[in-house]
Amino acid sequence: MEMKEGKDLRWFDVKSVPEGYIFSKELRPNNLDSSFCDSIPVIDLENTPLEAIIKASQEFGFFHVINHGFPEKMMSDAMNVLKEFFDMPTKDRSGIIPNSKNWIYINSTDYNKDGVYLWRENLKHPCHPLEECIPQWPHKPTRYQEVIGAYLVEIQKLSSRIFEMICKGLGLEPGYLNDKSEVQLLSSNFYPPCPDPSLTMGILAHQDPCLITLLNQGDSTGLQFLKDDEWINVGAIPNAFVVNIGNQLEIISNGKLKSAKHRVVNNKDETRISIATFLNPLPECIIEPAKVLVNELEPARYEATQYKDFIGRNKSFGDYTGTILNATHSDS
Ligand SMILES: O=C(O)CCC(=O)C(=O)O
Ligand SMILES: [Fe+2]
Repeated sequence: MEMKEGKDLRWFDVKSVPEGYIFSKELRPNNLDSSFCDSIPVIDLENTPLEAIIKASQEFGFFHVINHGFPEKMMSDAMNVLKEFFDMPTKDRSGIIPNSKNWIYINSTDYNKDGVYLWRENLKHPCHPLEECIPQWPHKPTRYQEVIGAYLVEIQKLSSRIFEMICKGLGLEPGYLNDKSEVQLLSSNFYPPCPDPSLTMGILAHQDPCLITLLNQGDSTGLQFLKDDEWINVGAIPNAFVVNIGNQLEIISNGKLKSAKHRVVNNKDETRISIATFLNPLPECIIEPAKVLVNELEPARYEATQYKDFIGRNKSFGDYTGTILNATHSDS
């Protein structure tokens, strides 16, 4: 794909979808017209009973969180600074250094599935320990480190609160989940408008390999999750976070909570930017069903596995799996 930087033309400035981005019928979306599901649970963090959070995590693996106490201005500041990042000229965006503690920028053609490109760009970087990571993040836009640093502090607070609620709801001792999720990884996606979203994909179906993901998606749509073999639109609630259960929490809960498959379809006119924060264990951490959830009637459904082995075995981050694992600090 040719870039004509001087004229500000980018790979997505096209009237029709280039062949390299067209997925096979099995992989591309078939239900773009399906209506938005209005039954995805909305969890009001101040008022929803614990059982409702567990039920949502069990039945859907996905829920919206409102009344979360996360400053709305910080949510929109983060969104704006990432918009600026993805709008910068290519030379400022590509900072890939396969080096620990750095950041990874993935252009649409850097990642392919059977030779087909996703209709998106992606920025990933580690965030733990936060103070050590911040200076390694993108230096442009100049506000990036400050804005995203403050955002991550709030993410830690919110995730910790959600983990405590889930612990209580599952009958785990306080701190059980927080102790296993100290590594944050930020992954931001940029999905430009697409001339024909029925042919392309923003992200293919996958599960998140973390404990939980906290997603800020502004007010844009495109995220879908799989329920009873059907792709359901998550929709958007302004200023809400979307929370989804990852593989590690499914394992710890011995299968009680569900890590739902999800994907992103493209929009015709709208740009979608999403900011996902994955809450991960340390690479050496052994993840297994919590002992209190295992008994004679409910034997362990998953084997104990070191997090880094899980990630390596599943190639959870594709070609970048090694780089990302190296970038998360371990205490050993
Ligand atoms: O853009 C999105 O909402 C999808 C993010 C996602 O699924 C991921 O980064 O794992
Ligand atoms: Fe995901």
